[in-house]
Amino acid sequence: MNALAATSRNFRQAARLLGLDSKLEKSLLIPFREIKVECTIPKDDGTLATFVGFRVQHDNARGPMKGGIRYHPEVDPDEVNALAQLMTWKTAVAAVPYGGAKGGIGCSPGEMSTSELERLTRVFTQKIHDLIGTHADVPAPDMGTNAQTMAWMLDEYSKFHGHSPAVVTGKPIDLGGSLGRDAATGRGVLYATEALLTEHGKSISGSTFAIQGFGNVGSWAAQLIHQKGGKIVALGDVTGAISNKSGIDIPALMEHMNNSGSLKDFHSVEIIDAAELLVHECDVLVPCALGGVLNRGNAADVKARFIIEGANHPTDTEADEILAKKGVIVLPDIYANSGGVIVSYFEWVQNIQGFMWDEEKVNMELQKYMKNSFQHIKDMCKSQNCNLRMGAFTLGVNRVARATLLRGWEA
Ligand SMILES: NC(=O)C1=CN([C@@H]2O[C@H](COP(=O)(O)OP(=O)(O)OC[C@H]3O[C@@H](n4cnc5c(N)ncnc54)[C@H](OP(=O)(O)O)[C@@H]3O)[C@@H](O)[C@H]2O)C=CC1
Ligand SMILES: O=C(O)CCC(=O)C(=O)O
Repeated sequence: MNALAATSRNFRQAARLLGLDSKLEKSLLIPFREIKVECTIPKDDGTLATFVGFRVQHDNARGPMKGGIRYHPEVDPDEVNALAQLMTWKTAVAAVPYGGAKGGIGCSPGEMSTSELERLTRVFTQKIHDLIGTHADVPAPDMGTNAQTMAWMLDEYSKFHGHSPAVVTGKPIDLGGSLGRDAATGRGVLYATEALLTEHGKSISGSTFAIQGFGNVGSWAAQLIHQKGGKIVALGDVTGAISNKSGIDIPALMEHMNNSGSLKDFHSVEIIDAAELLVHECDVLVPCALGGVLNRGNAADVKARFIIEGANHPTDTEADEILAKKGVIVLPDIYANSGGVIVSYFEWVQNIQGFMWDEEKVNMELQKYMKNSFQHIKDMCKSQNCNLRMGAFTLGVNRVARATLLRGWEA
């Protein structure tokens, strides 16, 4: 079952639990708009290269559509569709006034030069500029994109519409980005993990962690968990995985990576098989890379007692069932990685107000939002007698359904 089928299945299950009308269920599932554009750019060697870009705008009942832009070779329309739908439920779970969207371009950013990436981003923005906007659809970074990508999008969009800082979030601070946004998804993962472990009488400082992905989400989650006394015993990226039973020295690893090192040549670690990372001995597994990495091939071998979904859709439907039978507790993506979009909301608010918050306020507000949504998910789990994924889905779907009904059905 691919990401779209799995996400839609979770949505339908939530809709049934909530007793939603079948017409409303159908309308909530179908995306508001799907955009597919051809992006041709000259490469540095003068030859032309053509890429396909997507933006799926899933729902706008609760506010402007919101979600990241992914640059990755495996980007395809079904995946973008699933990720856009997940954004609709995620923004509702977080109680930020947005709908959901997601975009992506099928490309290999690691093999492209900075100027090729800039040209591709500008062409993509030219193709979609009249369909995004501060009060319509607000992109942000995702896998393979970053603050620089958002700066190019902002600049290209502003050529058509005038200076519009709130059209994208996750921007560089010098262009109106928010303090704390770079770390926000990882920080949200930390707050979510604290909330779940406390619920089970445990703490970060007494727990061991394995983290897949050492990009924006994974590296911030690792640093913040390490700062709180958590022991990170294994981690990995696209190049491979490393482990150390006594805990990996994360600040030293960050310095090593910032000096163009790679995971595999870091000192005092053992190199492990990339596939072994997900079934490594640990208390908490935190996938922060691709979707579908936990599946029927490895779910039965997972040793962790808790899984915190830093990535979007890391656990497929079959794995969910196997893990539930094993008693593994999964904290779902639409809550666990919502720190990014929550601080994106703060960035958008600051841009509209023309006023900058200090980082302490950003982090304090983020913690408040994360605590509130955890409590609301638990309340839903209790009233619907369901697991955390269904608790989060019913919470999100119910809020979007209520907004849709309140706006009315008249054509
Ligand atoms: N950025 C954000 O604010 C948010 C991101 N997310 C989700 O979090 C996940 C990670 O995003 P983000 O951190 O931004 O992305 P980045 O591009 O910053 O980092 C991705 C990381 O995953 C690694 N990776 C890629 N492919 C593999 C693989 N096959 N096996 C193991 N590791 C791999 C990359 O390795 P390498 O660097 O070596 O290529 C890199 O370390 C995605 O699922 C994204 O949708 C969710 C909410 C918000
Ligand atoms: O910050 C945002 O607007 C969206 C981040 C994102 O793409 C996600 O939460 O998956």
